[in-house]
Amino acid sequence: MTIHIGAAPGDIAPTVLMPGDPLRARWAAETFLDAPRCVTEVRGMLGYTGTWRGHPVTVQGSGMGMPSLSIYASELIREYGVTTLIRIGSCGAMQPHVALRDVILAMTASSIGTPSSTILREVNFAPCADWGLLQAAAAAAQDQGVTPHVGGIWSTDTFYDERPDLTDQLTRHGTLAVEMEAAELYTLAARHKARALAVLTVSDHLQTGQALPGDQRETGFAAMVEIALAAAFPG
Ligand SMILES: O=P(O)(O)O[C@H]1O[C@H](CO)[C@@H](O)[C@H]1O
Ligand SMILES: O=c1cc[nH]c(=O)[nH]1
Repeated sequence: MTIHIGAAPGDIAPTVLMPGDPLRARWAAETFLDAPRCVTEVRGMLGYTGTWRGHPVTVQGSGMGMPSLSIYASELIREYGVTTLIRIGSCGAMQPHVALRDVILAMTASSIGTPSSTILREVNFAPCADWGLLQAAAAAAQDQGVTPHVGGIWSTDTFYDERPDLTDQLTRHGTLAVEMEAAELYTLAARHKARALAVLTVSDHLQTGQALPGDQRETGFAAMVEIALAAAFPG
């Protein structure tokens, strides 16, 4: 057990899928894993462990935002020996060619700062996905008939944005979508020699104002879960 995760040692798999939403964690585990069991519910941040095609997998909610993700990812890596972390998140599209429900594989994640900025200090670190996972996810998506968008995303601390000028500049520079965790996940993975990737589904469109209802953000994103699992265990 750690401060924020109640699982016993050995109850967390080396491969973890991380949605922000703990109820999406429960849905993903119950839908895609064999013999899923709840291994932690500290603070209601649900975690489940089961198997996928014989491989042990944990699905652990991360909460919203980089400080929350940082707590769960740090404890998973440092205390439970997790080596592969794949975020399965929702995001807001920032480009006209990206549509609602499209899947995005985040190659890099820009930010103003992450919790790790305090140690990186003046360095503008470039958080990037693990190449093996990214390549496997792109192949898995194609196998499933999904054409993913692959490129840079924006990890922000503010869902309710008061700086439209920032969004404009990031959009102008090709940023595909906005979410709130990937930059810190990639930075922590780099520091601890783990592998990380963010597989995202578009739930909102910043340009059209379209938005999916809450229940679909919880249970409507099957393609990204299947892509994440296939990327973790290719072949
Ligand atoms: O759907 P999740 O994984 O929570 O991700 C996105 O949704 C939340 C905001 O609604 C933020 O956590 C953002 O990153
Ligand atoms: O962080 C997020 C997640 C979904 N949609 C957004 O606009 N922002």
